[in-house]
Amino acid sequence: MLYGYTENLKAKFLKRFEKLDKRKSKSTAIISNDLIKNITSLSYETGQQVGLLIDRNNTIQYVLVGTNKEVLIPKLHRFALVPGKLRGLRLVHTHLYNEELTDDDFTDLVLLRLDSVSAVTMDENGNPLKMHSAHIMPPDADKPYEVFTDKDPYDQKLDYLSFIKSLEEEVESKTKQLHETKLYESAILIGVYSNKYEAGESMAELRELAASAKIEVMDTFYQIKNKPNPKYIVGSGKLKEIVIKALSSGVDYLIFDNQLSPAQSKAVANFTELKVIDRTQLILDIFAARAKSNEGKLRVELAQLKHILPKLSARDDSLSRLTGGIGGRGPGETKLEVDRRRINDRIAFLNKKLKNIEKNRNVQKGKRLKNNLPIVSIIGYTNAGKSTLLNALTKCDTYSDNLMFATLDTSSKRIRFPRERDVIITDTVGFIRDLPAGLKGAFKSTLEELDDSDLLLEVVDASSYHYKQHIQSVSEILNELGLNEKRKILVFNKIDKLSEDEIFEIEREYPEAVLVSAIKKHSLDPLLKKIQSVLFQEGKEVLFSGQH
Ligand SMILES: Nc1nc2c(ncn2[C@@H]2O[C@H](COP(=O)(O)OP(=O)(O)OP(=O)(O)O)[C@@H](O)[C@H]2O)c(=O)[nH]1
Ligand SMILES: [Mg+2]
Repeated sequence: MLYGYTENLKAKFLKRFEKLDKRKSKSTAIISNDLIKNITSLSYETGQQVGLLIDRNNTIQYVLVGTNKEVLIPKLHRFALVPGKLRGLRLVHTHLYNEELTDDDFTDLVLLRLDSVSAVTMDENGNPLKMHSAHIMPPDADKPYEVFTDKDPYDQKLDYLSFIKSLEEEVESKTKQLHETKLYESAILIGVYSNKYEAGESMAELRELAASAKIEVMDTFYQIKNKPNPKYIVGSGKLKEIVIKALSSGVDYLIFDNQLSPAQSKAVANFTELKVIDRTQLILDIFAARAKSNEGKLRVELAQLKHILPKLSARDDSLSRLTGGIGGRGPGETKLEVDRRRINDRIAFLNKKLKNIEKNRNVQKGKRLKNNLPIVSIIGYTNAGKSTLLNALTKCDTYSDNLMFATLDTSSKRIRFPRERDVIITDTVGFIRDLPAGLKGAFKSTLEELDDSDLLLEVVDASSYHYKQHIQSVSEILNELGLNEKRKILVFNKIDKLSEDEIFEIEREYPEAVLVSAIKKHSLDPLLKKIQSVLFQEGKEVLFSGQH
């Protein structure tokens, strides 16, 4: 197939180019002498670069007509990439001037996983001078590619076809080894921020989210800019650098901290065959893995479908990478059959089911209100220790783990205070800043329950470097939910990890707060007293009588 800048070619050249197509290179070298002669003379006469994409059977699959500076490579869909393998196509092209392989050549080699890329240089009369070639290195090598030079292109020393076969075998077995020894999937994190402070904070959180999704972070890249690049979030040069790094270290995912628009997802997915997700999808994937109750699962699936729907406007081969989800936790391409109509049907079905569940809940709520027990809700940033505190307060085992979003379904427990006064105490899903809009809906049920709450315990991880931002984020979310007027006790948790100075600092700045360590039950007495005093006004009674 002829590809490239062919419009302005004179008829006699066009004919000669067409004659090259589907010809065979009759040699075990990279390219036969006859074909070298052909492409250098055509290149010399037209003043344009000429390239050939040759397959493993030595058949010319594409004849590339370039400018004087470059040849463009067509989309290689017909030559699908198999993980661990090379593309099965090599590129040989002319360089009009005596220049070695360019950055573009190396990028094509690595990004497209070509078998090899060669550039034949020419003298001023169009005679071939040298041939510079490069091939990919196996994943454990210390560099992504290796360069070698034929001083006389007409006398190539390498038995190329057997070389490339054994190289591929090595790449394949090393890739396999890498995946077998790797416990977790891995990712490179990418973000664009308006300042360094934001970059540090946001990247640290993304890192924790990745850990919660059991993803190993191999590297992070960020840029400080007023606005992300409209096409790829980062500039295309940076993205190239990142993808090359990812491919040479066997990384599975690129995770963007910035929300990817449907157009951006597609652009990045067309740029690289790595899996590409953004922060929202990462959170959704974590939610998908953790949701336990029927309702939780339905809500997560609904949010996932809504998140990917806009990205499914066109069928193309990038879709499988956008819908896959971490460890296949996404809704999955085959299940959806990538059909908008089917997704819309599924969304309608989920909405209906959830409506029914909600109806039932209202019935149950009615029952509980009759009991007339006060409700205390534990809220706070994810991983603050809410579930641990609930366990400690009620001395029972609710799932807690050092992962973000360990809790996705509310659980309610009863605690009994002196004088047989019972209280319902509920755990909630952790808050997080910039909660994706779809997720606010997904966990509406959890948050709606807060409406009925008589008292909020806002748990803060006092050992987190970012606890002040967490307090700020929680306050913003409470504001959005119209819950800022609720009675609230600020509970600083994990003080076992703090120094005396740090504890003093918090006590000074938040005199109304209670400091506890949920893993030390005896530290909870002041909190239990405060809950009683707020709910039953006991403190006031005591204070009142004490004054008299
Ligand atoms: N050192 C210390 N660790 C604590 C304390 N309280 C909780 N943790 C740990 O912090 C981690 C998170 O606790 P969880 O109770 O799961 O936190 P959570 O707020 O419910 O988290 P999500 O449900 O994910 O939002 C766990 O590893 C706990 O063991 C504490 O007082 N001291
Ligand atoms: Mg929890």
